[in-house]
Amino acid sequence: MNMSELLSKEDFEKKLKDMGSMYHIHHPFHVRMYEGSCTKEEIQGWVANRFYYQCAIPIKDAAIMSNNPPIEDRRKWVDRILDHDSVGGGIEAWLDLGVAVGLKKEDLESHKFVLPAVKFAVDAYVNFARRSPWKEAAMSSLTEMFAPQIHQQRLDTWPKNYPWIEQNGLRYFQKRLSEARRDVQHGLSMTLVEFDTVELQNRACEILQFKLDILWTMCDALYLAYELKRPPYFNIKDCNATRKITCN
Ligand SMILES: O=C(O)c1cc(C(=O)O)c2c(n1)C(=O)C(=O)c1cc(C(=O)O)[nH]c1-2
Repeated sequence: MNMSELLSKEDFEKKLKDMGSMYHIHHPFHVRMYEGSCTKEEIQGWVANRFYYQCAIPIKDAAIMSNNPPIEDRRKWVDRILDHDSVGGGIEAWLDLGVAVGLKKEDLESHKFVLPAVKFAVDAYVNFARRSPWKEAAMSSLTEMFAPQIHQQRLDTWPKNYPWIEQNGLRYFQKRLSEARRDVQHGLSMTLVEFDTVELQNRACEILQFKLDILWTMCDALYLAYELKRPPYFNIKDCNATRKITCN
């Protein structure tokens, strides 16, 4: 809902943080995953689909760089790209997670298990970053305010609930705890300073909602395909557009 009056920085921060009530940590697919109710196939499906998001993050960050932020911000953005794309960085850590859950690296890299709705949602994020002023695209990463909790939740519950997953696969989640906090410090302080009119504060909330929608939509697609067993075209006989959603 749009605000009609300019909020103080404290109230604006609270308003943004309150939107965490719509974070995908609350999606039924995530809830089942952390409670330990997901099957091996569901975990594999989530890991394979999320890899598409992982690959898009540094591309999205490079798109933000290309929209010409000041040098101090660019330096911070280079760090974000390296977090994912450097040797031993996030992309490699996620591939290790894939292997730890029983997937083949080449299957992940081919994106053959990626559901169309996941692809559309993630591509929308990259396209938004390409086309928007850099400050808008930068602030859209602020769903990361809520990410340390979801990573910690996996570190706390997966070893007990999914003992078949090799422990070294969980390195990605550990690594993101500090990286996400650093990203948020930068992204949030920029947002609180730069989005300084009622219109801009409303715009920031709209953008954060768009990003929450992307994450929620990815979970909806997973829920439909893996939990309800209704991947695209599931009911059409001999349809050659039906995607492979399992590695068996
Ligand atoms: O596991 C998650 O639930 C989750 C969520 C998010 C997020 O909130 O966008 C990110 C990540 N992980 C993540 O690992 C990550 O590197 C990341 C970067 C960004 C971003 O928008 O720049 N979001 C996220």
